[in-house]
Amino acid sequence: MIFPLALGLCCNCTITYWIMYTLVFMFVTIYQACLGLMAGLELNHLIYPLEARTAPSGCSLLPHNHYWISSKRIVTQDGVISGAVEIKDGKVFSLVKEEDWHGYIRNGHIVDFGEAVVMPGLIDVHAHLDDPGRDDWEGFPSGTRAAAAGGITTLIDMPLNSEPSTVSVETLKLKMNAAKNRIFVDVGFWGGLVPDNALNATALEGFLRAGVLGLKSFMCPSGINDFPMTNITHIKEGLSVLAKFKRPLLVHAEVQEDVVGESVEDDKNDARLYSTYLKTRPPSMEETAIRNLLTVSENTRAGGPSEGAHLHIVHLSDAQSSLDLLKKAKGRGDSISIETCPHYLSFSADEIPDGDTRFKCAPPIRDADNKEKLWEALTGGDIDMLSSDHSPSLPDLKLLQEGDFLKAWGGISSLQYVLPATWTSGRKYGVTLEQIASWWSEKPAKLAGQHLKGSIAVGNYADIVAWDPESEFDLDENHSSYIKHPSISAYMGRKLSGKVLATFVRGNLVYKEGEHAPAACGSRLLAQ
Ligand SMILES: NC(=O)N[C@H]1NC(=O)NC1=O
Ligand SMILES: [Zn+2]
Ligand SMILES: [Zn+2]
Repeated sequence: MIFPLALGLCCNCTITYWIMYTLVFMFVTIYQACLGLMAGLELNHLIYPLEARTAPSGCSLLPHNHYWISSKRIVTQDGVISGAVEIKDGKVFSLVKEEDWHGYIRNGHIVDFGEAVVMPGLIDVHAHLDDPGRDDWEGFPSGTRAAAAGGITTLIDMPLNSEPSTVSVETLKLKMNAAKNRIFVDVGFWGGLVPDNALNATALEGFLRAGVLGLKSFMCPSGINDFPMTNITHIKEGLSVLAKFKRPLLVHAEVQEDVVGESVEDDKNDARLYSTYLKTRPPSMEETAIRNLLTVSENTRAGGPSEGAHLHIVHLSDAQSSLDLLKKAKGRGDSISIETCPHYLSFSADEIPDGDTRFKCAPPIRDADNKEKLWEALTGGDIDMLSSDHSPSLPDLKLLQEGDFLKAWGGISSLQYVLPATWTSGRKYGVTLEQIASWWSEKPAKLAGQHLKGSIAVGNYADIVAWDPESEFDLDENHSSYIKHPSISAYMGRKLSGKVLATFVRGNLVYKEGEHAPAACGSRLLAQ
């Protein structure tokens, strides 16, 4: 206010300046007020992307407990609709089509995603977060932040690669403690079926009562010392206990064949060649394991001794004999489901560079013809669902310098990228949004016994991802990656389409375009 006087002007001039100054001041103030009002109106209507406040709890980037999410493409069980989802107290309260919702929503707070897709959050039933004990490989905080950034709202943690493995009530408690206040999405736990507990029904029952969502076993060495492989007797006994709890057994279905091991010891086999690695794990390893499994899976049929139990084949790679056998068993009424992973659908053996151990996994990525057949089986409904099998390690263990496929850690790092990876390769096969939701949400929710998850439906948890299928991005070091070791991911360097815009877990906006909610408010899921 001292501005005009400080100029040292005459009295009249000073009055004139004062009047002018006041007018300009009023004009600026009114103009700013108008802008504020407009912003305020917008805030009450189309908040996204203006909204920046955080809930007082820190659990959500949105300070609302009751609000609407609107979009032209909401994936529901009745197809893709244009309209809005009403969220209240963490659950879906109503679903309204566009033609009805204008009269319906009065003073609601609306988060509008326009043309972007609003879909049930992904449920990854196969992820190794390696916590406790190996959280330098991944860990709950980084893994679940990556999940949130990738549109995954629930993941089920595998019982191995943590230290110790989750194979008992005591080790489950260690998992629960490690996850407490450190998870940004919901996390459930599979328990390990290992020789130590498999023939001890009392121990297994206690373990299942403690809340593991089902069991997981290996039919070949797992690469983890305290997670030995099971034989078919262990598996049969495991199924009979699981039947009482109506929970699944997930099996890594490969058996070791001696003859193959010998052939690659040969000097002619260069460990830097992917073809050398491929020879060590032929499709017959999967086929033999599946033949063995089918001798006990008939027990899961209606009226069978293990009715209620369910056999889930993880990460199927062989789309020929193994798949044919499984299809027939399903047809006979065995309770079986099959998962494969985006890496088997995105890559083929012929394009894996020599020495590039980022692509090493078991079972291995096979040839292009096999990839086509996997897509055929997935789109045709013979393969039920997808999972990440995110299995990272310390970068050193990938032996990227040596490029030794026989000695490097086997496991693909992909957690944050599975939605764009599926969409990018799936588009060529005419994949629909409903199929993506079925493979990544609906079927996995059923497998993990999550009855209030897996679809955007009234009464379900508001676990939702908003993503833009048309948006392309380069997955390089400039991309915001939240997995602990992005450099070892086989997807690095690819161009992907399908950008995750926002992720809601139980109504909390946990991720929005590069920003995470500050507090780790994910729930630990125990079977009841
Ligand atoms: N232990 C472990 O995570 N193994 C996984 N890695 C992989 O490539 N296949 C598996 O089963
Ligand atoms: Zn496996
Ligand atoms: Zn795995």
